[in-house]
Amino acid sequence: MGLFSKLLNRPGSQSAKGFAWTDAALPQVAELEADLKLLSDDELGEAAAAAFSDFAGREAHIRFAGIAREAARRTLDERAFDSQILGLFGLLSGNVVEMATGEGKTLVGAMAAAGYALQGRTVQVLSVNDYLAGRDREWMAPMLDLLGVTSASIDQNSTLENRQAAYASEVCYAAVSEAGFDVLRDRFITEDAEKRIPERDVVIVDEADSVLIDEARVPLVLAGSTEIDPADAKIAELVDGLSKDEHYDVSPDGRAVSLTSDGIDLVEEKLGGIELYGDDSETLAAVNLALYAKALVHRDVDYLVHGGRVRLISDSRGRIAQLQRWPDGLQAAIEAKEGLETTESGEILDSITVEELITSYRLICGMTGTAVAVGDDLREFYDLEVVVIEPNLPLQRVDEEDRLYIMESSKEKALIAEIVEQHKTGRPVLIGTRSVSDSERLAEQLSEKGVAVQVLNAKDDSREAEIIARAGTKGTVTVSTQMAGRGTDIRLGGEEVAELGGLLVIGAGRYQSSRLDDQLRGRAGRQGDPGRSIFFTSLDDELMHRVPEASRFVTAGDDKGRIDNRRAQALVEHAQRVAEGENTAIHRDTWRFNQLVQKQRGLVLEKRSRVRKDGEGQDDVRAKAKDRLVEVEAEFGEEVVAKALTETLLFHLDERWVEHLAFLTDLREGIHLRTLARERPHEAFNKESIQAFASFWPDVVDTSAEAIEAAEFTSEGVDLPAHGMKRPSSTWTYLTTETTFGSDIETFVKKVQRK
Ligand SMILES: Nc1ncnc2c1ncn2[C@@H]1O[C@H](COP(=O)(O)OP(=O)(O)OP(=O)(O)O)[C@@H](O)[C@H]1O
Repeated sequence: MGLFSKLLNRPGSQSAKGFAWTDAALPQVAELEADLKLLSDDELGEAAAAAFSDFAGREAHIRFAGIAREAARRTLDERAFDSQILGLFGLLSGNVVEMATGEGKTLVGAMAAAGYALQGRTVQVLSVNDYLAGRDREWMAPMLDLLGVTSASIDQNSTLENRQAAYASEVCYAAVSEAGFDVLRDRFITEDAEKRIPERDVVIVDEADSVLIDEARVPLVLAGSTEIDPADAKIAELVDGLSKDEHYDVSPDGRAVSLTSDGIDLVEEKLGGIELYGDDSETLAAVNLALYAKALVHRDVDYLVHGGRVRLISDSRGRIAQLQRWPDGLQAAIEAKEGLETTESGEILDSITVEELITSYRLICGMTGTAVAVGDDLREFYDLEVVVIEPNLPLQRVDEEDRLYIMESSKEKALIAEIVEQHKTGRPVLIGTRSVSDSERLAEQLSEKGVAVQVLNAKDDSREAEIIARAGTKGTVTVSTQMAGRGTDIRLGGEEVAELGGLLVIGAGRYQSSRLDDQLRGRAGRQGDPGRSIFFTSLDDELMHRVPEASRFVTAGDDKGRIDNRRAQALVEHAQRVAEGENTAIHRDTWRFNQLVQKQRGLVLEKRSRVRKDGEGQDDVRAKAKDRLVEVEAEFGEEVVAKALTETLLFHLDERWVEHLAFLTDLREGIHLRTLARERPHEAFNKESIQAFASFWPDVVDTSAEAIEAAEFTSEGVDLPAHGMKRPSSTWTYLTTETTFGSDIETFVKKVQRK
């Protein structure tokens, strides 16, 4: 998004939804203040209730803003700044608001939640994790109470009753994943009393860019237990003994790996003279998965081993991704590589992507520190506009030009020299690294130079608050992996540190996305503090592999290997735009595939609800199993038979959906290969999936009728499990990382699973 569109979406502009009047409204909000101060708490609550019933449109918003500001002042000791009032208007008009780090987005979100609730709407505030959902709700509850708005939060450990009560309150705080899992669980209920989320009305998304764009494609999965074979330990051991270049090659972009002919010979020999590329495609797939796990998935970069388990590291957050796992076969291969026990695995009952979840709400809005760079994507995928809110106090941070080096080693040397130099003055320094292993290496090198460092990485985020609290004090050097997002407010250690220039943020390399860079820079210069940021890059950095033309500059360095050349520096940003463009293209692709799946799922869910509530499908089954049903009805009565029919139909409908979902996944993976030539993949996919879906309901009726014919009735109806209609013994939920890998890996996974 260029400067032009950036300007367009300043508050007061026409393009953001409903936003044309807000700047001018600020004095009017301020005018209310003196009178509102005179009200008792009860009277203020009454005024809040009346704001939207006695007033309308612009006037209602202005009154409400005044009341919310007063409520926050009384209960939280935070009188909302003008910038926060503008943020509130942005959210109440259904936009994504961009406000810098430390500008107080938590309060803005809570005021907006109250504003929607007082208009009779139900609100969910979605955060990126349980901790933030709980913290924010607890923090904001006194204000919401005073405004007469009920609120609650849920987390992983909430019971069914907790959840139902929480979603029934006017404002519910939850992690995105928990809300998604509850939507999935609600799809499989057999009684109304099990339903968790009554409706999805307004959603306020915190860290909107990472949720709506970076994590949009992550599928949340509800799985049911099945038995699976553990990954083959013998193959893992064999593959572990292979050497790079001799036995296998890794592609230059690091995304593919293949055996060399020596590698093939060795594997074939060790597996007792089999022919790897012969008929036994399962062994080949298992070898490929093990090789993938060995060569392309790196410990301390992509995952950690923690408490005897493989824990994925979130790409965009540099932290342990809670509840996240790889597709089953790969997860098992990595567990085998680390010599760990294979964890549970199962059949996917249903899944929902973060994007599907969010777009299922009637109204979406959100806040984040970095949205402008994905403004076009937000418009394309969510029909959302970005509103940029100027900081409460002007930004004082200075962002330096990148320092570009030829080689990784020259970059590292310069980076360390800079840190040592700055540290001598006592200025606090925060260094952001790309991976856990980078952060550990850098910390070690700095210790060798006599610089004491505190390290913050995914291995230990329990001490995060404590480490961050110190990061702005004199003489502190902090090395951290990407810590995008919330709860990381770095306060300067007083006047002395301000005089040293405030916090210095150093990026040890650019991220794939400029937003992640900006989030790191944003740690310095909060609320008008002084600060500075510098990024160090080298032509060796993975990001720079995307721009082959960068190799022209390998001879352009000075004696320290630094390339002081504008054109070369511009290539860094170019590489980032290439990476971001690839991401959008993948997003668009997934989006198109998901459209149809979503439609079919909608039809199935409607059908399911009619089967459950209106007895739909009973006549269809009766038509097929007439004699049998007449017979049992005479013996046990209509009611018993109707209940048995409903249960049987629901069972087969759910099972048929699991099957259809697996078919669609297979189809989607294969489609690119089959349509290389002429047909467009999406069209071919649509055609075939529509064909397959045509038999969905007839199949459900047929299998149900067969089951009814064969079933033994008692006065209780039919004992479904005793007749082979067993639902999974347990279900559990997780996130997968489908999109990190190409379709190859998914194909291997499938083959191994089928084994
Ligand atoms: N109106 C206000 N008056 C005084 N203090 C405020 C006000 N609004 C927010 N704060 C304080 O500013 C700090 C940052 O608030 P908050 O964590 O909500 O910021 P944020 O925008 O979410 O930042 P980040 O992007 O780092 O999460 C908190 O300590 C909060 O108490």
